[in-house]
Amino acid sequence: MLNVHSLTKNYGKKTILQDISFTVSPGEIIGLVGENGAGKSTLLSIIATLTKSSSGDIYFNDLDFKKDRKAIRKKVGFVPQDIAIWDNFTVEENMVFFEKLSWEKKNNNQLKQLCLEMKLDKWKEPAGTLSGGMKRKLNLAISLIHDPVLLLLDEPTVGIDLKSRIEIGTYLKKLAKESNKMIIYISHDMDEITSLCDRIISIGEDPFYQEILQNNGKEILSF
Ligand SMILES: Nc1ncnc2c1ncn2[C@@H]1O[C@H](COP(=O)(O)OP(=O)(O)OP(=O)(O)O)[C@@H](O)[C@H]1O
Repeated sequence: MLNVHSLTKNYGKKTILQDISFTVSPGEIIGLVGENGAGKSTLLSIIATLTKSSSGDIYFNDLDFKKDRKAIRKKVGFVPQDIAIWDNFTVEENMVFFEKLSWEKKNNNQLKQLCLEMKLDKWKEPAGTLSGGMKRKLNLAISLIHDPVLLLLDEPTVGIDLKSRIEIGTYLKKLAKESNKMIIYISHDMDEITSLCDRIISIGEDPFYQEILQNNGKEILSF
């Protein structure tokens, strides 16, 4: 379980996140919503151990984010907003390249299977020639090579067509429910958030998101 307790983040005198507390259990998909600049990416970056909080505690099972960052990194898969793949490499070469940097060893068949599970079948094509949706899938597949238990996704479907969106959503649901992964998912698309996520965290002062989400029957935590 991920346990975030009383987390605060300041940049200089500006408070970005204040007193955020929540848990994520195995198998759960948590939606993270809020207006531009509310602090969603900052929160994800702190949980990815890339940014330090100003105060508060985070635990991953019995691992403490203040002391066990290296061990926690092995358990976390992070897909930032920007796509980070090698355009001149084929899908296969990208997967093999990132596998070499990974803690977990996977053979070519396993890497290919990972891509096929999310319907990314252009194994021998240069990544630069893939559609936006296929590039997003490749980015996601790369983040899963080391078999993370906690997956952090910052707008993974932005700018892609409905078919790829649905394929990624279906894959993520399966991943959470069958492989017991925990997923935190940022999106501005409320339909996507309500159909995909078990619970929702809304951050920032804009009541717009709470109003939209109020009647959908999902638990919403507001900060
Ligand atoms: N390294 C930094 N130094 C100073 N301020 C920062 C830094 N990183 C982020 N911020 C500020 O923190 C606030 C929250 O940014 P963040 O990117 O987390 O918001 P967000 O909710 O993800 O926004 P968006 O929906 O636009 O992606 C913004 O005001 C941003 O300018």
